[in-house]
Amino acid sequence: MSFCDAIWEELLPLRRAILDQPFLAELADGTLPAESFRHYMVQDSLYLAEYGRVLAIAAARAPSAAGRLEFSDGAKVAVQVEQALHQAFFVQFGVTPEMAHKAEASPACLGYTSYLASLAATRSYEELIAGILPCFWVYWEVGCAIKPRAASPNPYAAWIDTYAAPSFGEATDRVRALVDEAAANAGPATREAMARAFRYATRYEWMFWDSAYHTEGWPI
Ligand SMILES: Cc1ncc(C[n+]2csc(CCO)c2C)c(N)n1
Repeated sequence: MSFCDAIWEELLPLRRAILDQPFLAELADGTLPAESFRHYMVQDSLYLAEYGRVLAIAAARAPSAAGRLEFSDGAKVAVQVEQALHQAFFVQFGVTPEMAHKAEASPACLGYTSYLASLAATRSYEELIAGILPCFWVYWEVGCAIKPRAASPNPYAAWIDTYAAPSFGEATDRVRALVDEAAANAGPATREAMARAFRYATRYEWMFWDSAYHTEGWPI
């Protein structure tokens, strides 16, 4: 079994917990409170800016041309395409550029982006890309799970369509292949560190939606 298949199977309970989140169930049936979606969009803009930086570092460190191409392309997509999706939603949900600009990262957003930045700064390339992968793979799984049961019309249709798009599935497959290749050439200690990074990042994906659902801020 490949590294990615093994960790994906190990994390089945966590993935189920993600698919069962009220944020996603209500997003699918179109009843998610606008306030929760606004919180998500603003926080996700902050997330994307940092994630784009982390992908650019992965691109710089990738040993193969395939890795450099994939991660530099991902860095561009994170900044351009997903920000465009957010801009359209900002208009639809009445978020002004000033509101988005002034927002501080939530504990979940800051935890996730800081964790990825710490992998980029102080850990191996293998660990870094294992931490990068859940962002793709979890969203692809969620997009595919939600799309067939999404209400129509749905105010969140553009979001669902983005992550259920076949081209997004193909990008996920390519990143997964890079992680499997890195794992195949690594020793057991590095593979264990990769599994840990993948696990932490997947937990942060759960926390990100949970935090938006409860419009979480800082306790003090
Ligand atoms: C918290 C959070 N996690 C994952 C994604 C999805 N995503 C963001 S950037 C990127 C790769 C290149 O575009 C993908 C798949 C998101 N939007 N927000």
